[in-house]
Amino acid sequence: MIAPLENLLATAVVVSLPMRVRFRGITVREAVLFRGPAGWGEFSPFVEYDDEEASAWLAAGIEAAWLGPPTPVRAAVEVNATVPAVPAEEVAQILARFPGARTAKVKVAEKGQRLEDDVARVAAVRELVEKVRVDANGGWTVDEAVTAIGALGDLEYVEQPCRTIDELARVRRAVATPIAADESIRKADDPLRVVAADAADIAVVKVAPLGGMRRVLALAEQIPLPIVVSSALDTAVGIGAGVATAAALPRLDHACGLGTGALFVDDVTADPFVPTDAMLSPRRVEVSDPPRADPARQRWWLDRLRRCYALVADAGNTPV
Ligand SMILES: O=C(O)CCC(=O)C1=CC=C[C@@H](O)[C@@H]1C(=O)O
Ligand SMILES: [Mg+2]
Repeated sequence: MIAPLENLLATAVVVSLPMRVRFRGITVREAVLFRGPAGWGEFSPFVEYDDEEASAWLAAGIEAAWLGPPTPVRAAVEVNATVPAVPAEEVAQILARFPGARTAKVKVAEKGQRLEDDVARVAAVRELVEKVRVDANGGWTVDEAVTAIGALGDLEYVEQPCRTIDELARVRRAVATPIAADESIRKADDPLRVVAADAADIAVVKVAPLGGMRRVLALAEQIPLPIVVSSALDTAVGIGAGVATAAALPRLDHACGLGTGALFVDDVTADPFVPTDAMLSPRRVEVSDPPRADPARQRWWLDRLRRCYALVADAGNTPV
């Protein structure tokens, strides 16, 4: 059984959210939101993803709208500040959007920048937030990673320093700083290979690319590593699914990357997720008067939704 396509399309809203600052090359975040019996769901694979990769995001949206959240085991989850690859002078302005954050994740290894830029940005963050982690999005070679980690000072962990699992394992053997895997889990045919290869100390998981809240909880059960639930730069609807998942994990030792709503100028609800003392609590999100995409982009997204729906339905392992 799968939620009928007509029901998805009948409530679908294509939104377009301007960002305060460029993040992973994006200045406007687009998404389709739809409503089911359990609430709102989000479909927002990044535009360059092919339909197969994008269809996991649709399964996640359908799960949210038709099944709703899993049962929480905690009332609130800590979130980190997220600092894009901005010049060091702009760090304070970004961190002002994350009042009370005790952990910051800083983007590093951005194309076109140098290690000095990363060192300066991380130093500027460290002056304002006590615990710092960095995310290289696979941008370093093994040697570059070892050099950079030596230059960046004390870090909670380094997320995806290199592209491959083998490279992650080599960096992990060469440095004392913990290594976190992100793309090596969410883009892998086998998310458990990271564990078999001893390539990471921490697993970063994202609800939409991994196909939903329950799939993330099932995966977390199989991964014997501390878990960090992170956003996929989702609207408040997707953030709601991330917070619900983090709140349902049996164990949660690290701040989660679910504060990215602060990077948007506007969100899709009158009541977006705004951390109190760096904590977010799971709750239902009601979409109200979201900024809409223009008609051409609406058509593009609804066509994509239809194609991905066919893939989800064919795969036969739908959440609903
Ligand atoms: O983890 C965070 O603090 C925020 C989320 C985040 O960094 C990301 C969200 C979406 C796309 C990714 O490039 C990026 C990541 O790589 O973790
Ligand atoms: Mg990452």
